[in-house]
Amino acid sequence: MVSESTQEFLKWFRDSGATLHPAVGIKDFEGVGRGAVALHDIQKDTVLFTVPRSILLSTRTAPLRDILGDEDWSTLKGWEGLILSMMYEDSRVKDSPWSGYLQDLPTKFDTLMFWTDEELEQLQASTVRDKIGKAATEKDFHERVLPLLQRRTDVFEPALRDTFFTLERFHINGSRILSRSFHVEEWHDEHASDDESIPSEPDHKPVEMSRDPDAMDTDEGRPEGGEDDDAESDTESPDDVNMVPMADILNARYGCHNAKLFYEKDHLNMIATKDIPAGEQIWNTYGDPPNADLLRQYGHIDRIPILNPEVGVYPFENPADEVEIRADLVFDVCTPHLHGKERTRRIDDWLTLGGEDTFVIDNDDPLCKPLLGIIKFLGMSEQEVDDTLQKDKLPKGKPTGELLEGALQVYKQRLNQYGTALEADEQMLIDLQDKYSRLHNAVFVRTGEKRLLRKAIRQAETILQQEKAQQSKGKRPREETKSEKRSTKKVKR
Ligand SMILES: C[S@@+](CC[C@H](N)C(=O)[O-])C[C@H]1O[C@@H](n2cnc3c(N)ncnc32)[C@H](O)[C@@H]1O
Repeated sequence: MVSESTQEFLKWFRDSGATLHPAVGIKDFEGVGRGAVALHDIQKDTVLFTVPRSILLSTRTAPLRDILGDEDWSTLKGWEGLILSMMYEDSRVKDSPWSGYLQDLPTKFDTLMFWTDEELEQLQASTVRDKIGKAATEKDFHERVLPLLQRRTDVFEPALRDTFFTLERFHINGSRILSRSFHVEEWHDEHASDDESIPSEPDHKPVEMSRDPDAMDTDEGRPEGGEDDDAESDTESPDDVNMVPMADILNARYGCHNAKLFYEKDHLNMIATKDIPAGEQIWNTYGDPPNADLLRQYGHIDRIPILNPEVGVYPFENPADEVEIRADLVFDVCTPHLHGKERTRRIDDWLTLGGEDTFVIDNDDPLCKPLLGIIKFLGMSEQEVDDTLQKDKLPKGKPTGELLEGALQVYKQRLNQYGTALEADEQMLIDLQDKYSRLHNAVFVRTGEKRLLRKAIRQAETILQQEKAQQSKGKRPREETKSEKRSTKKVKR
């Protein structure tokens, strides 16, 4: 049985011309909130529900842009237009065409934006703490949004200000967008088929979601981290960010998705991408991000049973986890002799070559080949650096010998940045009663990151020991194995 507000939403949804397949139910799942469930066996390719484009909520469909006029609208950046549109529609209560939808959206979130400093401390050295962007978001609110709210009293009624136009409501609507929006483009005629009412396979355009890691990565209206306005220029148009009623009721879990949203000229279809047995949850995908990003963006983590634990005793993981290492740490560990101008010049040279300032360890590439590249670069003489700059090619490093020794020191120093031991964290995860609490989720995030570092350390130590054994037998150092070569992966950031 779902809540009264969800029942009201379902009525609104049907009355708006949407359709819902009789085999699709909505129910509450422990620790996950509402989600969709198969009431009967559902076959692959079944249209689970259809959402008319007219009920999407975006800056294209909401009236606020026209009401404010170009001059005031153009002062808003990133998601601010959509956030304000949602605040405005919220303030219209029953007069809003989206009232049946908005009244059922959450107002409480466990995303990192809403965590206290004490709770954030539990993430220890996870770099996700630098990506929340709360201070920058609040600065934007005070400098750009609040003056508009105060100036346009004809639109934003002063009597409603303390209820609907507060910083808190700004955060709430920002988080609604962050955790629930989809990227939906306008329909272009070249997509049209002869008979648009019968969608055919080639006309199904997968709807890219704003949850996609490559799409606009924003915290409540501004680029990630909140520092760089230019970052918006190479991301999606804020007008393509859409709230899609019903589609946003679907939960997601690593590797489980069995439904996907497609668009047509006048409507969007959620379609089963697999057979779904009765009783099973209908899962969308959020792009299978690492737990740190899930927590930042959605407020939950993925806990997937580990079949063959390589490290640790707590039998769950998120296979998509990552741990980031900042180039600063690599410089500190590998070039302690470089100071002042010399250090700055070497950093500039690295960046000129297009080198990354952050390195990512994940399960595909625990040793992180790009990290070996920078360590090789840091070991170069001035002349070698000049030659490399001339060739304009990033150096590549093999996971052997001195380079790997250097990397091993970096992995160890990175692990030291976390305050507690992996074993203690795993025991804490076992002992904690509430497996959905913020504390549990924070400890799980730092555990996943430490496990990756431990994995890198073990791999590096094994290789170095083998090399030493071979050398002591008088053999040449071992070559990279094929699987190590295959594990090379592009740096993601
Ligand atoms: C798009 S909404 C899905 C609907 C949501 N459960 C609701 O009750 O409205 C995304 C939110 O659902 C929750 N969620 C989705 N997948 C989850 C999962 N695997 N585990 C826990 N919570 C999940 C998170 O709170 C997330 O921010």
